[in-house]
Amino acid sequence: MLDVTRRFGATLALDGVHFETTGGEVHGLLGAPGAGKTTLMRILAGADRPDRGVVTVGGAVVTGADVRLMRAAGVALVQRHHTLVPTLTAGENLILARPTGRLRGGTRAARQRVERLADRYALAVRSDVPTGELSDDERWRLELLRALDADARLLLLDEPADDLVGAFRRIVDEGRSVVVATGRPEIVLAGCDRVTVLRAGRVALSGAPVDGLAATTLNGLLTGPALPPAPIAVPGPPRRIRLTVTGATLDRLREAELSVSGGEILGVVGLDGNGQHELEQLLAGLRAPEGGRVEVDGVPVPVGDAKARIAAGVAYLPGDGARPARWRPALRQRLRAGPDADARRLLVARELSGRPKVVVAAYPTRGLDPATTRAIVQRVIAAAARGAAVVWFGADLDELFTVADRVMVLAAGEALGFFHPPWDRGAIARAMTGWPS
Ligand SMILES: Nc1ncnc2c1ncn2[C@@H]1O[C@H](COP(=O)(O)OP(=O)(O)OP(=O)(O)O)[C@@H](O)[C@H]1O
Repeated sequence: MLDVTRRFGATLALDGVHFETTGGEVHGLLGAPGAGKTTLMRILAGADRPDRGVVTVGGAVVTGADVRLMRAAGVALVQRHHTLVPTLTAGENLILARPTGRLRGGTRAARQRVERLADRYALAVRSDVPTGELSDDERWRLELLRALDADARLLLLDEPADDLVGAFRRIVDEGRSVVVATGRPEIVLAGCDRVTVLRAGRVALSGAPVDGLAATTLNGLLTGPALPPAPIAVPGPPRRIRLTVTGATLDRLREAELSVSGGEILGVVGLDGNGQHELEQLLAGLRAPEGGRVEVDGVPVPVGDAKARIAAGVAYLPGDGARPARWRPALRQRLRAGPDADARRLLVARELSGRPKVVVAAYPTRGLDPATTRAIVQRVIAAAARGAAVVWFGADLDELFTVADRVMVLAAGEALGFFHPPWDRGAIARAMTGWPS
């Protein structure tokens, strides 16, 4: 996860948190009570959504996905408050948790499956009694066995019992990953490869190898002095305004004013014919403004010359329909073939290859399959992380809410307001139709 913030009323549970884990490792997430561990895990598992920031799994953006989708993506959250049905046995509970709700061979096969899994991971669970009769620790083990049975690849264990530590290594040796949220340094030292320490919603230590760390160091990090405020941006160059549009007028667009900082993604949305086409043309240097200015790092965007536009650091990612001039013949040929995913990937790769200062993404995923869409979203986010100011024209509000830091609504050629997370879909829709909020 990148730059994730989650607020509950006055409490900032997570504040600009970066966290990453890779296959085959046990990653400790250490923090005192209230540090934000559970909130982080719930966001990773799709049980909660961040106010700001991005979550990716295997390179795909999954921010705000739901628990079912995340489970299908192989992410399982295993928590202390149990979800077992107490009147059913371990095997019957195992069947219930399967995506299909079935197991060939029924209850007997399920019981054997529990016993085999219990053996394999050395997590003993009685399989012949209702789970209501199991001890707390046994229930914990069974919750974990159920996630393993469902073939979870990333297991998020929230405050696991001590005797689970021995199973971590067996699980990651199968290529899975385990994240262990705990308040106890000794669990981290006994069973984790790397550790991230959270303190009051901020990262106090990020992904450090556990080898060589002492309990006193971890204790110090848990309770140390207050941390400096979290950076407000994704990592990379500090934010400064790169794109400014001042009093720009063209056809239906009237005296547009906006500025976008490096590292920021501004979403632009509006009903057709409300000025966004003109704004796109101005930003991409396809037409000159009738009045006002469009500048990148203080220099006007060159007009009518794609080479000069690229040299000025402006990348342009049009959706299907709009096509910039001067494509290499082979690429032009492929684009003519219609909304071709490979051609669009090539276009995006070419435009973003030169570390642009500004990215103008105009419906760049329109008509594309989900995999290509994700790849393009990823590349644009990465360009922002490297310091580009991005303007993303979109028609799909959910997509905008995933990629954008801010959303500007255009109605009747005027900017009718800027919106920030948490997104108010109703207010944005009202602004799009020109109604007062
Ligand atoms: N749904 C919620 N509503 C209001 N406040 C919340 C909510 N969830 C978490 N918080 C607050 O956010 C902060 C972080 O909580 P979180 O549960 O993530 O911490 P934690 O590190 O898991 O702590 P613990 O070990 O006590 O579970 C706490 O101050 C908590 O009170």
